[in-house]
Amino acid sequence: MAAVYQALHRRVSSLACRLHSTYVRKMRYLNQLKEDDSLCRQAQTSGTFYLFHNLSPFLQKVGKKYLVPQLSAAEMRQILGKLQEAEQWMEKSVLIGCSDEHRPHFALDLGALDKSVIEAELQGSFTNLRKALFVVDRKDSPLLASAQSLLRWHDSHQYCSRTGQPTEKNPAGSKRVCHASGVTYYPQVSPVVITLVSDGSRCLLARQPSFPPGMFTALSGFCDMGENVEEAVRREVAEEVGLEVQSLRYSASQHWPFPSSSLMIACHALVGAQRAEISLDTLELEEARWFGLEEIVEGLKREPSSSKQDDGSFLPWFPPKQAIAHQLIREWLQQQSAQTA
Ligand SMILES: NC(=O)C1=CN([C@@H]2O[C@H](COP(=O)(O)OP(=O)(O)OC[C@H]3O[C@@H](n4cnc5c(N)ncnc54)[C@H](OP(=O)(O)O)[C@@H]3O)[C@@H](O)[C@H]2O)C=CC1
Ligand SMILES: [Mg+2]
Repeated sequence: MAAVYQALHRRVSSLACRLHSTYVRKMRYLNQLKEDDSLCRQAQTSGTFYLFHNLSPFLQKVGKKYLVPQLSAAEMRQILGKLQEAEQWMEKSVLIGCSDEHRPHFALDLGALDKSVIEAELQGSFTNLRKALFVVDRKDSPLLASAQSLLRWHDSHQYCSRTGQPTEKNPAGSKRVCHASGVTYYPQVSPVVITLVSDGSRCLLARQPSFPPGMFTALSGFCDMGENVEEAVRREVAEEVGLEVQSLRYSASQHWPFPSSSLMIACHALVGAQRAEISLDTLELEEARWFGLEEIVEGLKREPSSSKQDDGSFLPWFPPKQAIAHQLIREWLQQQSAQTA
């Protein structure tokens, strides 16, 4: 009787599956790969692999474009065979997604191998992620960012913090387990609020001493334990520029791989125009000031390379479109333009 029920259940599931959208089927398949180790091992043999070396992704320059190559398991075997790397490379890879046709994508860090040999063999180069994110096709940036964050997390969680014993990753790389303590570790993400403060007619941008010269961006800060987004925004704005937020509006969010793995939660905040005097936290910020509409329009057009002036000073420019700060600034501009039209 149980067998009949199981067969029925399988038929209903497969029928339901066929009725689902491509997206739903894809998400369910990825979840299955995370849960079912033998299915994931099997999937690795037909998957594609994105390569990293000490967390720098492998890129190929074709003409003016930077491509992010995906290698098949057979191609991987051929290259790694030359480097005398045994089969365990597959065990080290982490699942980062799949195609609509359910071909799984994995990422793998080959940091233990000679980088120049792989680069020569594959005719490309391992490129620092900060550069890579801004030169590859827009659709590839989030993939590289999340792959690097996951690889970094595995690299820094190889031992159990309770027993000091090695932890073991599951084939998909969605968790690590310490067999001595039974503790399961899951990849960590730090929530960060990023806020574009406005006084109604101007917006506030700031710079840290470590930023490239001339670059200004919205205020940001890590959420404290126990804080909600609204509290984190109010606190960060108060701490960094001494202003009190009156109201805030959520805009969007973005995964950001720096410094390790952050979830950027982007908001617009309003402060009273009568209470807009900045008091700077000089421990964190070098400068913070109000920008009017015209200055924002000019800053968005400016390239970092053209911001230097003859006297050695720098005109302001803003983060590129891949950063959520850029989106916040554009949204503010649209809103202001609509109000003044
Ligand atoms: N995508 C985008 O558009 C933008 C992204 N960002 C990102 O937002 C992040 C946070 O912004 P930032 O203004 O620097 O943050 P904060 O204002 O919170 O200040 C950073 C400091 O907070 C401390 N800190 C607290 N919690 C953490 C944690 N979980 N991880 C690391 N440091 C922590 C560190 O101090 P200490 O070292 O003294 O312990 C760090 O130097 C940045 O790393 C940046 O990459 C920022 C702007 C734009
Ligand atoms: Mg900050």
